[in-house]
Amino acid sequence: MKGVFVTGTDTGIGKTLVSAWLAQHWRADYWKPVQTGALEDSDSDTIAQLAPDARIHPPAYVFKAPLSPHEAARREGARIDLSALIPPAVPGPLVVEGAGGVMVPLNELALMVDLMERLKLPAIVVARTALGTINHTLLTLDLLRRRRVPILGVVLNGQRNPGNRQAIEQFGAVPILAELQPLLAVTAKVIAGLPPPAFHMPES
Ligand SMILES: Nc1ncnc2c1ncn2[C@@H]1O[C@H](COP(=O)(O)OP(=O)(O)OP(=O)(O)O)[C@@H](O)[C@H]1O
Ligand SMILES: C[C@H](N)[C@H](N)CCCCCC(=O)O
Ligand SMILES: [Mg+2]
Repeated sequence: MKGVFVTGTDTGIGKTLVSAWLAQHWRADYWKPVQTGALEDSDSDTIAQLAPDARIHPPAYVFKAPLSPHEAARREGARIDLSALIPPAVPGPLVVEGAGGVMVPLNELALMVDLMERLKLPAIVVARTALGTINHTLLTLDLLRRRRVPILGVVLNGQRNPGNRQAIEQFGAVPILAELQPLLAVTAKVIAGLPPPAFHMPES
């Protein structure tokens, strides 16, 4: 399977935006295994709007409550089974998007990082640029390394912050794959107009 797993240091950090950018420019397939909340405007809907050339695969689980997957599932009398999270078989590159960050619980035993460990896709960590990001990013990277999840690099999302970029590169021993500035509008045209990723989808 050729693909990447887009995770981040938080929910609302820009994983879907980065996924749209990658999926559009790589003409990739997109899959969000577990979607909670935003049923009328889910991440897959957003990708369809922002990356018209992407092929979108339905989530394995969709829950109403805009909460952690383990709790959103529980409120519907359901439980996420990791073995049910099977990526779509696609010929080309696949962009997988997590939910929240790497330690988000999927059920009473498993975390998002357990799924990442199973899928073995190189991880892209989306991180803010503002104060606080060094800690959050290094914690995320540390867990991924402990679990032997391959790391492609970090995408910084926000106003440029050279000091935080340098600290994450140095202490995280990780490449900064891209720096995404605040966009005045988030549209398909803007996404298509962004410079293409200066890195390739790794062969897994
Ligand atoms: N660089 C940016 N410029 C402008 N808006 C942005 C930027 N990055 C993210 N946003 C906006 O911030 C909001 C959250 O981003 P996004 O949905 O990508 O987060 P997420 O990490 O995918 O969240 P979730 O954990 O719910 O999947 C969205 O409305 C998105 O359009
Ligand atoms: C609802 C939100 N947009 C995401 N789908 C799920 C975020 C889970 C975050 C859990 C947590 O870290 O507290
Ligand atoms: Mg998202």
